[in-house]
Amino acid sequence: RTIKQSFEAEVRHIIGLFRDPKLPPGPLGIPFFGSLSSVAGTDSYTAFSQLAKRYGGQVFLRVGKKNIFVMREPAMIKEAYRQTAFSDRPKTFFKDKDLIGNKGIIQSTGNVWQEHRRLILSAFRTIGLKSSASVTPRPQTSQIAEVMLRDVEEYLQFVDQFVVNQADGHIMLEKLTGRLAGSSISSCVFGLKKSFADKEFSHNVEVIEEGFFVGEKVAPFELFPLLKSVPALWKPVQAKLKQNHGCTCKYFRSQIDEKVATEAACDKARPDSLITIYRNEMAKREASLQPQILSEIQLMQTMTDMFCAGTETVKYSLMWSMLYMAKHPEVQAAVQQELDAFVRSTNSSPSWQDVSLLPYTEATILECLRIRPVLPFGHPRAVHDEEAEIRGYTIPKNTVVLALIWDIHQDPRYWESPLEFRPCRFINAQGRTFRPENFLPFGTGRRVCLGDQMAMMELFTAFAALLLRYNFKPSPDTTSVDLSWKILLSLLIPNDFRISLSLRS
Ligand code: HEM
Repeated sequence: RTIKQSFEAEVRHIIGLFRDPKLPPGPLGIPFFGSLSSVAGTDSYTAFSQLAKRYGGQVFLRVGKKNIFVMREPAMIKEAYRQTAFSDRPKTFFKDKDLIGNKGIIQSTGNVWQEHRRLILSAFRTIGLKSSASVTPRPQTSQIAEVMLRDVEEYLQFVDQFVVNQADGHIMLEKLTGRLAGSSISSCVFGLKKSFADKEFSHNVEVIEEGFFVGEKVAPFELFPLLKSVPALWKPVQAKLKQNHGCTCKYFRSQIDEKVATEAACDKARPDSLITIYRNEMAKREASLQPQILSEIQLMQTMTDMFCAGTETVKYSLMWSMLYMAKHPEVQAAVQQELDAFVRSTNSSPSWQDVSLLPYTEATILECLRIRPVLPFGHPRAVHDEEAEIRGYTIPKNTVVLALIWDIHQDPRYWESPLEFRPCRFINAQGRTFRPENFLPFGTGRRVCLGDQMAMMELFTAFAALLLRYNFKPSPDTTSVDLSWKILLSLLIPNDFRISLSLRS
C-alpha cells in the first residue's frame, strides 16, 4: 500500500512539474528517481555547478524525494537569502525529535532560531568575538586575541613533535589542527581552557569529525526514504547517529556543569562565556515569568552546533592555507618577510590586534578562503512553510536551496584571472585589505555565519604563527603539492594532505 501511495504521489508530482511554468528551469526526471542520472557519476558540487550553468544561472530539479533549487548568480543569492522564505533548513533525519529536533542554532527554525541567533550575537559582542558599531578596539577583543595566541602556542609545541618525526605526520598534523579549532571554541566561546592532551576533549573533537562521515551515509536515506524499510541498511546508520549524538550531549552537559562549578570565581558583572550569558538570560526570563524558549537542553545543542560549525571549517581552511604555502613558495616568502619585519620591530608575536599592520598575511588568508571556500555551497537552506518567490519563479514548499559560492569565487566576471592564487587582489591602493562584494566564504543574508570574525581571528593567529616558525614544502614522497579536492557532506576538503614542515633558522 505504501509503495502504491508513493507511486501515485510521484506521478502527481512529475505531472505538476510538467505543468508549472513558474518553476525555474531544470531537467524533468523520471518517477521515483527524479533527475538522479543528471547528478550521478560525479561529486555533488560539480554536478550542481554544471546544471546551474546549463540552465542559465539557476536550476530546479528533483532527486529521489527531494526538490532542489540551486543558484550561482550572486545578486539572486543575496536577494533570496535576505528573505524569510529562504531562511529555513532542510528537513533531515537530524531534525527528528529523538535527535536534534527544533533545537540549537544550525538546524532550528522559527522563534527558536531567532531567539538563539539574537542571543549568540549579543553574547559574541560581549565576549569580544564580534565587532560592535564602534571602531575603537575593545578590551574584550584583545583579551580573546591573547587567549587564541596561548592556544596556538600549545598547538605549536605539538606540531614541533610532528616536525621531528614526520612519518605519517600529515595525519597527526590534521588531528592537531582539528584540536586547535576545537580548543579555540572551548576557551573563547565556552570560557573553558582545554589542553591538547585532554583525552575527553580530543575524543569529542573526533566524534564531531566523524559526524560528517556519518552524515554522508545518511544522505541516500534522505533522498530515498524507502531504503529505511531495509533494516540491514538503515539500522547501523541510525544506531551510529544516535550513539554520536548521545556522546556529544553527554560531553557538553559535563562542560555546562564544569562552567557552573567554576562560575562562582568569575566576575558576574563581566560574563566571559556563552554558557554564563545564556544561563543568566534564562534565569532572568524565568524570574519575569516570560514564556521560555531557552533551556539547558537548548544550550547543550547550541554548544554542539557552535563546536560543529567552528571546528571542521577552521581546520580545513588552515589545512588549505598550508597546502597553498607549500605550492607557492614566493607567496610564502612574502608572508614570512612581512611577519619577520613585524617581529623585529615589535619584539612580540602577532595577534589579531596587529592585523592591520600585516595586510599581506591577512590577504593571503582571504585568498585561500576565496580559492578553496570550505563550505562551497554554503550550509543548505530550505523553503518550508509556504512557497517562495524569486525573480518571477515560484519555489515550492520543502525545496532544499543551495548557493554555489565557489562558482562565484571562480567567475571571471568578478575576479581577474580567478584560477590564479593572488593574495594582492585583496589589497587596495592604500595598501589595506578589503573584501570585494562577491567574496562570500561565510555566506550571506539572514543566516550568514555567526563566527566569521572569530574564524578570521583564529585563522590569522594560527597562520601567522605557523609561517613564522616553519617552512612549508611538498612532502618528499610526492612530486608536487596536490591541491585537488573532494566533497565531504558539504565540506570542501583536500584529497591528499601530504606536506612537509621544517623549522626556520
Ligand atoms: C573558516 C571558517 C568558517 C567558514 C568558512 C564558515 C562558513 C559558514 C557558512 C557558509 C555558513 C552558512 C550561512 C548560510 O546559511 O547562509 C555558516 C553558518 C554558521 N556558522 Fe560558520 N563558518 C566558519 C567558522 C565558524 C565558526 C568559528 C563558528 C562559531 C564559533 C561558526 C558558526 C556558524 C553558525 C552558528 C552558523 C549557522 C548560522 C545560522 O544558521 O543562523 N562558523 N558558516
